[in-house]
Amino acid sequence: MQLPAGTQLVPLDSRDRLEEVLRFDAWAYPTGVAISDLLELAIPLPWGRAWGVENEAGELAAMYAAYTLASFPVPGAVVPGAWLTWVGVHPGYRRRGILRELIAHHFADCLSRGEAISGLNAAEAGIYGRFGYGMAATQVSLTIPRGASLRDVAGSAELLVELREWDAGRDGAEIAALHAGYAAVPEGLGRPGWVTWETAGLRASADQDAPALREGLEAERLLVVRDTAGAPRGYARFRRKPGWKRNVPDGTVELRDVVALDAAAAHRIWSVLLDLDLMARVETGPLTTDDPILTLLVDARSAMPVTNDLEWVRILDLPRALAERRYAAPIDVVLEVTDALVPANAGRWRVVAEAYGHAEVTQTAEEPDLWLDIRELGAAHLGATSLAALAQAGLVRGDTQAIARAGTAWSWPIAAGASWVF
Ligand SMILES: CC(=O)SCCNC(=O)CCNC(=O)[C@H](O)C(C)(C)COP(=O)(O)OP(=O)(O)OC[C@H]1O[C@@H](n2cnc3c(N)ncnc32)[C@H](O)[C@@H]1OP(=O)(O)O
Repeated sequence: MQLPAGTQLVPLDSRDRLEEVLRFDAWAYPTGVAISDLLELAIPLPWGRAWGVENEAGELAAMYAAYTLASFPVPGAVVPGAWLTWVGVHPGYRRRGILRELIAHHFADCLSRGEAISGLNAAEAGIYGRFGYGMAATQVSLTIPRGASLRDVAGSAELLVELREWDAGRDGAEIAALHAGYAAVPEGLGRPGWVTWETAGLRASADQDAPALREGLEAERLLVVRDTAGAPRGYARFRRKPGWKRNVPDGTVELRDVVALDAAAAHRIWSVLLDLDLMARVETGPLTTDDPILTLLVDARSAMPVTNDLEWVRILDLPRALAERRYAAPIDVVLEVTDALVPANAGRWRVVAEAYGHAEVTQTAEEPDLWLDIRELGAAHLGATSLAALAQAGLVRGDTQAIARAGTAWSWPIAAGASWVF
């Protein structure tokens, strides 16, 4: 497949094209925010790693970009990787193979930069599986009633609480450090998929509380909990949406993100969030499926959990990606892998790893134990999608013993996830 006649791929390497990009982007992602307001925002587009498809008149027909991540957390390690983003095709050019071409370009670009994996958040869940991306992390969203009972946690009451209006200049660095630190919690295990605001553009975007994006709500509020020595142990960022029903307060706390370095901090943060005056509920952004609030709640059902796909992973350099991560059990297994888009990954690979230790991946002619596509390896890569579950759907084949051994090894005790979509 090729780009449609009359179009060509060009680098987007200058901020001078920002207005044009935003006008194009508003075709791919309809928005009620005026372009003049969008131009005032901190836009995290990585110029130099953004690409456009221009038509004969030099207008954008499509674009994509990739964030260069130096610290992409995978099980037991932090590795370089790419994050595919800003993918859009103008409605006048859709379904003519442009996305397929952009994906091929992205894969080649990643491999030339030595990135073994590419991740993404999918605008629609049906798009990326065909390109070998596997659904690697699930998110859960909650609507928790005010006053919901929490199980006790020792030490929670001793923590100090600060509540104030968000001020990026004053709070940004401390909150970014807490957020980044959470990728390594619990110590020795870490949180696969917990991508941080590691580029200046991502940090500026995470910091901003632009009135144009508030949708009529109040300015962002910050809750920080500290130990008695003043060290921060966690934070939450939120806005309150006022509401009344027949004279009864019916406000909603819209939670942007929450990070707690330990159980006491989590308990204290949630105790405050669930007891704000005039509020009837807390609505969360994406939480990991093992977020402590799910266990702290005495009645988790009352929080009406809704799950969805969050992170998709594409393995681009199989031997490197599988050797860079750690495994939760010793394993010695031969995989027969198919990969329609990156032929170098196809074939038989022997994976030998110690539990939580060194892993080696070599090409082999031995008889395979498991048969699967690169998409399923991507799905299992963060330790959250079970190879055994994929086998039950017929997507991984092999005898039950081999599936059980590999399923355990590829899993991880801490659920993969992130606090944001980008
Ligand atoms: C990581 C991110 O940035 S996610 C954001 C993705 N962008 C958006 O959702 C914005 C609105 N949509 C668009 O811009 C476009 O419709 C895109 C990017 C989703 C698709 O672009 P197109 O150029 O139309 O895709 P293209 O013609 O290359 O199609 C490739 C394949 O994907 C399939 N496909 C495309 N869009 C979708 C979709 N929304 N759902 C399911 N399948 C899709 C096509 O049917 C085609 O399948 P096939 O090759 O198996 O026959």
